[in-house]
Amino acid sequence: MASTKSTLMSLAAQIASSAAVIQQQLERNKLQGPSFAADAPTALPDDPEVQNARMALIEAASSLQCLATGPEDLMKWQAITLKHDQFVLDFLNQYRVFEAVPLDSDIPYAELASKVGVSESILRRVIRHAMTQHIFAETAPGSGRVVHTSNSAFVARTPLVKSWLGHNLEEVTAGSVKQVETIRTYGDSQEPNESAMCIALTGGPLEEGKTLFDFFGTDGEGDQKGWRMRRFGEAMKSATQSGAHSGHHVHAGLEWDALGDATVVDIGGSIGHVSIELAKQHPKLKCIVQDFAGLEPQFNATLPVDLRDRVTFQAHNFWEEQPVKGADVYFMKHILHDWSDKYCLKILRAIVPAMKDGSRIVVMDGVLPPPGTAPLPMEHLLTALDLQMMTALNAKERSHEEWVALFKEADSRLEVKGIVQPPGSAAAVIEVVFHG
Ligand SMILES: C[S@@+](CC[C@H](N)C(=O)[O-])C[C@H]1O[C@@H](n2cnc3c(N)ncnc32)[C@H](O)[C@@H]1O
Repeated sequence: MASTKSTLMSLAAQIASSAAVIQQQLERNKLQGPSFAADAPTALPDDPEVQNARMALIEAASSLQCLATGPEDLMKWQAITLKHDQFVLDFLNQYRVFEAVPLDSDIPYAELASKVGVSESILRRVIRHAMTQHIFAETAPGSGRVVHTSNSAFVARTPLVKSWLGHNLEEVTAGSVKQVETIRTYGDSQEPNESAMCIALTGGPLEEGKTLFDFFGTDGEGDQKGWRMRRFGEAMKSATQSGAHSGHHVHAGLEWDALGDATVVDIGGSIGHVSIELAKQHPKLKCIVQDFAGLEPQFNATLPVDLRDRVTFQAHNFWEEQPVKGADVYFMKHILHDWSDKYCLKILRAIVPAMKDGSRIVVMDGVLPPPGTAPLPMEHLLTALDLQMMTALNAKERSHEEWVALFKEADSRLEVKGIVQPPGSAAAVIEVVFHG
């Protein structure tokens, strides 16, 4: 763990020992190691030993970079580079440059520029900056020909990631730019209609009672109406496909098979990606995905035929009383972190009347560890998510104590039975039992 006592040499030694642990595991399992080549693996194996070494390595490497850069350059350089790093990624995404570069050959700048419809001069300048972050490379420096790296190839091969980039770099970034001004005007507001993103995207606070999700569902004309909601659905699906937010961590968070022939209500389940994952792995579960009606066509389009009798969609607004009575599990993944306490209490109290003795509320969300106790890269991700919730909805991530207090305040019959942090997952699984 890096500390104020860390030195260039102690961090370099940590990097070497962590890299050795990873390398040995890769060799033992005859796996290819990471590289910048376009066909390199996109992630290290899930193995806990590898993941722990990976976290230690990233922490030491970023701390070393910080020390070697030094405070004077670090603070000034960051002020210059951060915003342009974002612009470049946004540009490459919006101009479809990732897809326009062939995966198996290089392409001259001039041809690429005409393919994506931008001037060659702008494209060269953008890619030159991107290359400093290993996003694209030149076949040989100065050759005038562009080739994929592992990072750019990942986006080209994973179309849903484009929605994740689009949502974050177009919508959340617009909110970030307004965040300081919003805090100055609204202070520590708990109201989702006064969030920085609402203000940035709609020109002012939304009407009382409306949220960003209402705007996402209604923005656009004709066939385009609701495009932001559909893109958000794809962004969430992309976030849960792999990595720290992967949907597969849900399996390690609860003894799902021990529930037997159970009904799971996936509240705010979007287009059903997590329920589909659950139903595939646990053949006795029946899942009902609840979300806005506008997401049902996307749900139907992605639902595997063999799951049609076990995974269904129900339009439901979670501010209203839960219509599925006596279910075994009311599941919410990345729902409660979208809302301040006042609104979480409303969501939870709309579920309680439907619960039977022994029913569970199962929440999959971040649990903020005490400061300085998680690996730095994970802490960085969690604190960024916390600020993302502030920007989007004046909401927040919660600590263990805050979660326990929230359920207790919602209803004294709700008892937090366990909080499990699956290895490699940014989100924990919180099991809450109802004693009716
Ligand atoms: C952060 S996403 C989480 C999606 C999914 N559970 C996941 O983890 O991938 C929040 C979800 O809440 C849904 N939502 C927001 N307001 C809602 C409401 N009033 N009633 C039902 N669903 C709502 C959104 O449409 C969106 O799918």
